[in-house]
Amino acid sequence: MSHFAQYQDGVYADATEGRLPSLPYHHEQLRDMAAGRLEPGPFGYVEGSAGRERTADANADAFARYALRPRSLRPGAEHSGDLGVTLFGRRYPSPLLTAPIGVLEQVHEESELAVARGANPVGVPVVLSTASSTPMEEVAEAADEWWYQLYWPSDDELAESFVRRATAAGASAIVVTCDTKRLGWRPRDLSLGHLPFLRSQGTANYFSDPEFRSRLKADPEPGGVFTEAVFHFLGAFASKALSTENIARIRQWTDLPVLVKGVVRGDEAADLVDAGVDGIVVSNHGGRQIDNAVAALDALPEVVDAVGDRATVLFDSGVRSGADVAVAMALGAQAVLLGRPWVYGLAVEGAAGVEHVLRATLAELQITAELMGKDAAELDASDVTRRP
Ligand SMILES: Cc1cc2nc3c(=O)[nH]c(=O)nc-3n(C[C@H](O)[C@H](O)[C@H](O)COP(=O)(O)O)c2cc1C
Ligand SMILES: O=C(O)C(=O)c1ccccc1
Repeated sequence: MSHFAQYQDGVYADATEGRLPSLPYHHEQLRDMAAGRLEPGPFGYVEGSAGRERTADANADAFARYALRPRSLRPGAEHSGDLGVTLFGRRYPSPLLTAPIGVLEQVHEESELAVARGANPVGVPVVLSTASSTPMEEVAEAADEWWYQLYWPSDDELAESFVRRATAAGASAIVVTCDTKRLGWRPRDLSLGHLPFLRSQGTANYFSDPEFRSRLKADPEPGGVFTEAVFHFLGAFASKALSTENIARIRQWTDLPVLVKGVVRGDEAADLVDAGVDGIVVSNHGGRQIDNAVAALDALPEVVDAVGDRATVLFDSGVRSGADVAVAMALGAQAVLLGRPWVYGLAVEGAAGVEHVLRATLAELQITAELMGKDAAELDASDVTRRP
């Protein structure tokens, strides 16, 4: 086992010795605590989903419809519970990564730096959003291991600049999000008039980019409201012409593994793999883009089947616990991105809150794998069933 393997030891030692956690272990309790700390706008931004929020509900329901099938006496089970995985030829201590979350300055003043400081001690890589509140080069200094998530701008030279910057700054993979050509219909934000981008939030990578700046008459003003830079950002944010062929061009800019995030169909996954993509992140963006869309978990087996062993499949959307991670892995995910849960940890306690959520998720995953009689990477379709 790797030296991070005994995630549960620290949690139990703390409880035994009376060092009780200041944060709850249940997602819903932590969410409610965060709701008390954040202003309604930022809380609604994080918690909200598209339309009537049926996709987000479906993500949770999908987990409730699967059940784990422990095989307690499996031969060799006494050595089970290792969480290590190999992704793109690199060994990781666990299958957990932090999902890319934009505009974190509305959640905590230390934003991505706190995320990195919370993720490092538990060996969890950070997937950094293009819409981060800290320039990627500064996050690179703080994070032991990070991947870069690209929102493909309408300006290809800016896309190239972002990918080259991320590669130069030490990212280990590029994750192109394909489900956000524009933001979805988000009634909570619209009702509150909460549109952080108009106030320059989440623009650090853009405002610090030489290509982006070269398009402006005046230097961007941090925090500026409705400025030239803000309008340029809104226009540049996402390409409407993103296609499988366009994504393949990223190869000219980087040698890093390329993943595409936001895929929920086997046919689309197969096309992407044919075009040379190394990985697929099955995700519906936590239900934030289209109301009444397929639950990400229900799309996972189809994508795993379509991709076979030609690419790596990761998963997010609706993961709330270590047991959920185990279900996603049993259905074929090789790694899992955790989203909203750590954002609430960040809101309540900064880096320590992020660490609390990640450590608890990993501790539960480890205990679950051990009780299942397997290492996490060995979980397969025989380990889950549909609830009757
Ligand atoms: C507040 C918020 C901001 C997000 N920002 C991004 C982003 O910048 N880039 C991206 O690819 N996905 C973004 N996502 C989607 C997440 O990466 C992930 O797919 C989603 O949170 C998974 O759903 P869950 O948190 O309900 O598990 C965001 C999600 C939330 C909640
Ligand atoms: O809010 C989101 O879901 C999201 O993906 C996003 C998009 C642009 C900037 C910041 C976050």
